[in-house]
Amino acid sequence: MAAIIIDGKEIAAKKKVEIASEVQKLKEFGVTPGLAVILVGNNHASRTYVTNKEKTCRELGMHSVLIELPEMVTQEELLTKIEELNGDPAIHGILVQLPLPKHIDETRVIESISPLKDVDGFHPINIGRMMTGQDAFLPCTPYGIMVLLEEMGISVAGKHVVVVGRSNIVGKPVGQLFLNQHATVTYCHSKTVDLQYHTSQADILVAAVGVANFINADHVKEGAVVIDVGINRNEAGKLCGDVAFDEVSQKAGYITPVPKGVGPMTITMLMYNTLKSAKNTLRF
Ligand SMILES: NC(=O)C1=CN([C@@H]2O[C@H](COP(=O)(O)OP(=O)(O)OC[C@H]3O[C@@H](n4cnc5c(N)ncnc54)[C@H](OP(=O)(O)O)[C@@H]3O)[C@@H](O)[C@H]2O)C=CC1
Ligand SMILES: Nc1nc(=O)c2c([nH]1)NC[C@@H]1CN(c3ccc(C(=O)N[C@@H](CCC(=O)O)C(=O)O)cc3)C=[N+]21
Repeated sequence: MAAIIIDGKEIAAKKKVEIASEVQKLKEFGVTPGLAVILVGNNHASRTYVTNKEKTCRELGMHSVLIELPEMVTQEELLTKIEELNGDPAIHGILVQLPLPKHIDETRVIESISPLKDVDGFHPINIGRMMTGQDAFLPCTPYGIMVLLEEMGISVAGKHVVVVGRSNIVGKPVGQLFLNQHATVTYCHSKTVDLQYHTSQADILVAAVGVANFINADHVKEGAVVIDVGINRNEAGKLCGDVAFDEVSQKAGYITPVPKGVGPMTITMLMYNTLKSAKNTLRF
């Protein structure tokens, strides 16, 4: 049986309508949600995402600022810019596009962003709050995945979730969000012995590896929910995920495609977090 395709683009569009309407309401109170994106250097892939973020901000009636810094910018200059944005009342969200050039300490940069404006959810304060189940800015890709499942009516409690990948931005936090929703979670990574043994037990399998066609039909249990986070280019230069879509979609129960799966949700949840941050300013 062919899998049901989870249409991330359509679900993102639905969420964006809700966000746009909240943005309008907030504007009546004199607050326009504002997002600042900092792009260091001239990485082509990064530029595509950044352009998408700006376009979405405009679509939703939000204020957006793009700060482009040269590849050779010093860490001090970058930290000074972040400090300025931390104090700017028109800016509710700050995103520093990762990865950063090698000479810049990524941890220092992330920790310099005010946790109140950390709409990526990468600051240790937000990560800690997420882990302890408190209100926090949730990281956009993991959060987007949870929203996709919720919108599809796929329950999580008691399910065995296997996450392949343990990065700080995707793998680790997505497992934590599943745990918060009462799943049983297994993490796999490059040192995992017998990956297939683990993945083939998953009710919900999340692939966040960064290798095209890494997960094939033999890795997947019949009827499983397969979430493909990967954004890769194949030999032909075509955008593809970590999952061999054609064969896995014959075996899975549900599957996210690439493009139009998890990616559009990442940007949507970034807008959601920026809106949330702007709303928070009205409470103080
Ligand atoms: N759709 C979206 O919105 C987003 C997509 N992405 C995409 O998701 C993918 C993953 O991104 P990210 O998490 O940042 O990547 P990282 O490179 O930071 O992490 C990759 C993870 O995969 C693991 N891994 C690598 N090789 C193997 C292997 N042979 N077997 C098992 N595990 C392995 C690594 O293990 P170890 O820790 O042991 O090295 C690591 O934990 C990329 O394609 C990226 O472009 C990322 C962010 C958002
Ligand atoms: N601080 C920071 N925060 C991030 O959230 C962040 C980052 N750095 N660095 C890079 C990764 C990657 N990422 C994506 C966002 C949207 C799509 C997306 O919209 N993808 C479309 C296709 C886009 C295309 O055509 O290239 C889709 O999958 O349909 C993909 C990837 C956010 N990231």
